[in-house]
Amino acid sequence: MEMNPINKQSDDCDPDRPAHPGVFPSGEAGKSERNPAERRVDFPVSVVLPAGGTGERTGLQTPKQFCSFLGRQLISYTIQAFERVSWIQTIVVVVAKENTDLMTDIIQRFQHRKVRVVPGGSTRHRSICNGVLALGSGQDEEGGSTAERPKVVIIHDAVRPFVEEDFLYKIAMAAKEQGAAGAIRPLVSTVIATTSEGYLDHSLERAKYRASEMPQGFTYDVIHQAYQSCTESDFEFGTECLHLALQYCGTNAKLIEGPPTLWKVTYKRDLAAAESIIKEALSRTACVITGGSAQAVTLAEALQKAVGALEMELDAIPDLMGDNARYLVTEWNFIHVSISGSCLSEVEALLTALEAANRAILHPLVVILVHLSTSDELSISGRMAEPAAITDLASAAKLRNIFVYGVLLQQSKDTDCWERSVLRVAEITSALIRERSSALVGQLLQA
Ligand SMILES: Nc1ccn([C@@H]2O[C@H](COP(=O)(O)OP(=O)(O)OP(=O)(O)O)[C@@H](O)[C@H]2O)c(=O)n1
Ligand SMILES: O=C(CO)[C@H](O)[C@H](O)COP(=O)(O)O
Repeated sequence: MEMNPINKQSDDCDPDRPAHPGVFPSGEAGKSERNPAERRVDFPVSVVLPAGGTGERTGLQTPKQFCSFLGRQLISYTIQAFERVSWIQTIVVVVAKENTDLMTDIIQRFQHRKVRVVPGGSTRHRSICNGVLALGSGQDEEGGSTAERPKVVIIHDAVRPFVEEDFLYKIAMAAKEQGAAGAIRPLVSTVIATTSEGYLDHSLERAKYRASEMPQGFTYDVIHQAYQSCTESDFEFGTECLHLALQYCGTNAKLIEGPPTLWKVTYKRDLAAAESIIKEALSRTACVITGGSAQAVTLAEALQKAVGALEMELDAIPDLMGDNARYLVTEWNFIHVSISGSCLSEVEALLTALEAANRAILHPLVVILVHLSTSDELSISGRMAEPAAITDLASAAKLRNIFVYGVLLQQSKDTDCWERSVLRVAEITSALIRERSSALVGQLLQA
């Protein structure tokens, strides 16, 4: 059953869609190896994401692919990783029938493109087979043609959200050449065979073996033939698509060592690890808006030195006019510096601009108001715009998925004291950006 029409337009071409580079904006393990312009894929490639499991090993009620991180389900992060690849045509997501409505909601809410939803099967192989067959039919519910049959099909578990374009490219090219290709990783433990009584039978020589991971790629003909030929026992107990290609098509897959981030969310602790990676990726950059005042610029420079140790890239700009408007459309968090007596209108303008740029669709966006108090002002209300006004502003922004926090900083003539305060601001702002806590929205913290 097709739930969502294919949108052939790449999001790269859509002016209404914000630039969302995925959770690894510049490559998890450093910069991308290959310039995207050099990645020419001149054959149709589509993807099957099996997401029809129950996630029994997590021990949770919710299947792991529907567990949320920063308000967004894991499956959406995985879809995003494929959606941003311009040479991928169609993403077939295979889900259990009872989760079809939930999946459709996720697609709509996070504005996913190129996605079709197909019903799952009772085992992973059955689910993948359904996805492959749906790609072959290329028909919508009225029987109209929706896409050309792909030359290469990439299969990737929906619960491995951190796959990058460079690696997908390698798999797609090798699959086209060899008929099948798959990711491997070194084994972390030795594999042993046990006797039926629970004793050691023999152990395998670890250096000779590899763990099979995902993604895997196949020519459509190979994977289609493999599923046409395989037995009920394969469907019921099999765990390896590459094996089906070998057994039923005589295709020896090309094996390519992948990065450690290809790991599969399997246990509850993997969900915590995934959340940590997502948060880390979203908190690498922040932009300090100084308004051009000399004191704010000095503070921004001091913060730039302080955050060096916190591994955050910090740019300082006077405002978001002209060329600086580019900060609105890419993955930046914002620190807005105001000096004694400033009002909130500039912050309101920033929030309006961020909303107009559609920046908070995929995850909460962080805006931190740092108020630099230069005189011996007495009360909090005298130090910055009324706290109640900030709370109201933050509550309204929260509804739009923008998290606003406040930090109060007292200027000091004592150099040591000033440096300590600036370091505290750097630590507080980087913690707020990383954690994106909804409980702290609207709070004024004292540096
Ligand atoms: N009938 C099934 C079973 C699994 N999968 C998918 O296959 C991927 C990898 O499988 P696995 O990690 O084993 O997921 P679950 O089967 O959900 O987990 P568990 O074995 O712990 O129940 C997951 O994205 C899962 O949703 C599927 O599409 N259909
Ligand atoms: O890495 C893989 C090899 O194709 C699969 O993801 C793995 O086999 C899934 O198996 P399981 O459902 O047992 O975790």
